[in-house]
Amino acid sequence: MAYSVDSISDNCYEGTTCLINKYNIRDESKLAELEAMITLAITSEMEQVALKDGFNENDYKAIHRQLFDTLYTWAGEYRTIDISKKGTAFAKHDEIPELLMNCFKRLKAMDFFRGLPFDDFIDEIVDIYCTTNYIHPFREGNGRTQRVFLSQLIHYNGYEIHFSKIDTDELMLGTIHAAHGVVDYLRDIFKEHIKPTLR
Ligand SMILES: Nc1ncnc2c1ncn2[C@@H]1O[C@H](COP(=O)(O)OP(=O)(O)OP(=O)(O)O)[C@@H](O)[C@H]1O
Repeated sequence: MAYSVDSISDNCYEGTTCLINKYNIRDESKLAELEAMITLAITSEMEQVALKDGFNENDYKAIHRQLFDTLYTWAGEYRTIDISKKGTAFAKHDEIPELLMNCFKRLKAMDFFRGLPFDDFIDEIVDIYCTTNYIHPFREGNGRTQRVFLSQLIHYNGYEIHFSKIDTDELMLGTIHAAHGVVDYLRDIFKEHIKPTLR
């Protein structure tokens, strides 16, 4: 997904918004196609497993690395520029390490949401979704990393979610509303799509 960035040259081929990649593909739509093909298979596999015990920011970076290492040298590394998207400014790049560390410290302090009543669990999922989206740690691939992480966290708690079954536009709208302080749409989406895991 293309971003407005402070400098289009950052991580991109000169004079373009096409990210420098290991295949040296300079056509953005071809790169997006290959990216989608590579990440789709890995994503669906990764979404099946539960979060590892003691999960923290390094594990979050590892998800990104696993998804994008074939394509980008900076896979698993925090972005080094500030980015925004359609009226939403994400965290300043130099604040990312501390913000992400605090996010996962809180998750650990809450015992990874274990044992919460369903409605409270949903509220916490919405909250951590909004937080990780605001932090937006990577130059690209934040959504996919987030969806793997959330699937694993939900799985860890005895529930499941299939992001592939959620209408992409609806999720995007809910996400944008939430970024501007209205979380109701997003909460409804999660409430509808998070189900107990059938054993
Ligand atoms: N205007 C916006 N305000 C807040 N969040 C947004 C906005 N536009 C997109 N997002 C979030 O950013 C994510 C996209 O980030 P990014 O492009 O880094 O991830 P991706 O994995 O490459 O793309 P995608 O999530 O579309 O597969 C979206 O999934 C959505 O959650």
